[in-house]
Amino acid sequence: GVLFYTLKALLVILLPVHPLWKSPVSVPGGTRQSPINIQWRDSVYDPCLKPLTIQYDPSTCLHIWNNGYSFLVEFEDSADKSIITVGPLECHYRLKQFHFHWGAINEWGSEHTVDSKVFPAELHLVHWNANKFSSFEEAISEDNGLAVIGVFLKIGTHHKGLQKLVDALPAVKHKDTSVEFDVFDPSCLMPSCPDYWTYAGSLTTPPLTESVTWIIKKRPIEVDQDQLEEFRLLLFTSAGEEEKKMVDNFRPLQPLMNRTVRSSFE
Ligand SMILES: NS(=O)(=O)c1ccc(CCCCO)cc1
Ligand SMILES: [Zn+2]
Repeated sequence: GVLFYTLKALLVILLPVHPLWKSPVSVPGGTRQSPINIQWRDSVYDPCLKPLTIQYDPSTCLHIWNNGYSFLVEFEDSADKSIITVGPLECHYRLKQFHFHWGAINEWGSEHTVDSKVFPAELHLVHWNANKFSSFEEAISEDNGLAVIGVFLKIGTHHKGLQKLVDALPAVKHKDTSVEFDVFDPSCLMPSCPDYWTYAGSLTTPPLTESVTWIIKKRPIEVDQDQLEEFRLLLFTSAGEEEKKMVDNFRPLQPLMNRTVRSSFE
């Protein structure tokens, strides 16, 4: 009778494997997708937010590769050598890779925007929670699994640190090509200002999992026109295919929904 069905329903919901029990990373109709527009005046200053602690070991740099979406600089992450801690984070997160998103022209290219201002490009430094998980692949689909630092790029003076990267790009012109990259310190790509916004979001490319604590730096770094033009010479396509320039590899803005963006500054 009805008692039987009630008990059965109760059992199903209480089962630990019930889908509602999964961490909030399932995507279809996601509630915390990225990127978003950061409305400066709606962000809430949180005095508990400390400066981010960044400790990168340049010797953990492995290679650059073109994965057909962007070019990635990957790091050796089998030990706590290149990590970020503190800031909005409760754990330490290991650097796995960094990559960029950019436009075909300077009028667009970034994923996040600030008061609807778009930047020509955006750098993402991707870290995974090494306190809670044993690999990046595991952390991708877990709550608090990843922390990504976003840095805006604007056109201005030549960036010496970036140039080492730019000089290697012709070697990874085509999808699925890579080149060894022995020593590189990504902290040279950080703006000097410690100020950031932070919010709960997602990956901006598949699998779009809602596992990311975003840390968006308030101040951009400057690169010159020629350096950004070099990004635009990369290809989405593999060698031998009809060439498609790697440009406009950014995701459209996603709804803020029930989220607050916090700032580390007043
Ligand atoms: N643009 S992003 O920083 O959100 C980002 C970071 C990392 C991935 C990796 C997905 C790996 C699939 O095996 C995808 C997207
Ligand atoms: Zn990205």
